[in-house]
Amino acid sequence: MTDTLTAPRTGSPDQGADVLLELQHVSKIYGDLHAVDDLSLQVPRGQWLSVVGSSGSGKTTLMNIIGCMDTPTRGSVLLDGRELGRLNASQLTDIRKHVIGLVFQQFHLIPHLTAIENVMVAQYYHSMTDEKEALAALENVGLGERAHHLPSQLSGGEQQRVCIARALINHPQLVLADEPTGNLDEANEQLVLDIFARLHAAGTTLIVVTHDAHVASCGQRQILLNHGRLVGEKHNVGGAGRRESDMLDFGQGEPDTRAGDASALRGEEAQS
Ligand SMILES: Nc1ncnc2c1ncn2[C@@H]1O[C@H](COP(=O)(O)OP(=O)(O)OP(=O)(O)O)[C@@H](O)[C@H]1O
Repeated sequence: MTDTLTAPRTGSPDQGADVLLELQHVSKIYGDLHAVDDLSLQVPRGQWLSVVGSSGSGKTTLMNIIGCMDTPTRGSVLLDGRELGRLNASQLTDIRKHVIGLVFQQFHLIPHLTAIENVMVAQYYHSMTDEKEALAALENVGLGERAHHLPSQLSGGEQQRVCIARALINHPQLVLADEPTGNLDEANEQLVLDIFARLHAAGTTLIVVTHDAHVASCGQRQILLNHGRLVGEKHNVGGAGRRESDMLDFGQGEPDTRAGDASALRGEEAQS
């Protein structure tokens, strides 16, 4: 595996400070249900942010809104200095193509295409295919030797790394990963975390939804959602990839402990 991941393209020079993403009082409402409830958040450029919360707390809904796959009922989202609600469909498509890279728990690879062809499909939607670049992307995630295998011939961990290569092919400034290690064993989880650590070191902003306390602790910052609200936050004192952490509780309400996520934010995991 090579040591470098391509640095993200920089944003426009006229944007304020170094905030890549800002949510202002965002809600997503279905009937009586507030899937996301008056959530405000700033994510500095280059931050590795973990999002935790029990099942149904609104994590995926939030990611879909940030990833321009869904729109909020109320509130505004500013990404790279642009307010998403003011953009038309083709501008939103451009943001999805050029600014964001998506990694899912379900790999969503096209089964009859090889690893390299799956990566080249992403290139095709972006601009034009380039086999050399696609191979380099696979080499970056340690899969150069498996480039011509079908997804069915790859392990779950290898398939996830193909997805990451595909997500990174356009050098996104922001990588959104929804349970990226949910289907992986510990060894493959670590490979994915190592890739994220290299991306982070190269300046990419990462937002990672996870139920796994270890994966969450690898980010620089963790936020806890409960019933769509941001109810807790902590910063990992040692920075991304380190486990020492310190809790900063905003005291906005008691976390829902159903899935055990609150214990992670109270720092009950091993503080090695
Ligand atoms: N299209 C929809 N219509 C109605 N309710 C929805 C819709 N999408 C999500 N919800 C509801 O919004 C809430 C938040 O869902 P979401 O998928 O964001 O939670 P989550 O935190 O990602 O859960 P999980 O960890 O189980 O994936 C849930 O109660 C869910 O049932």
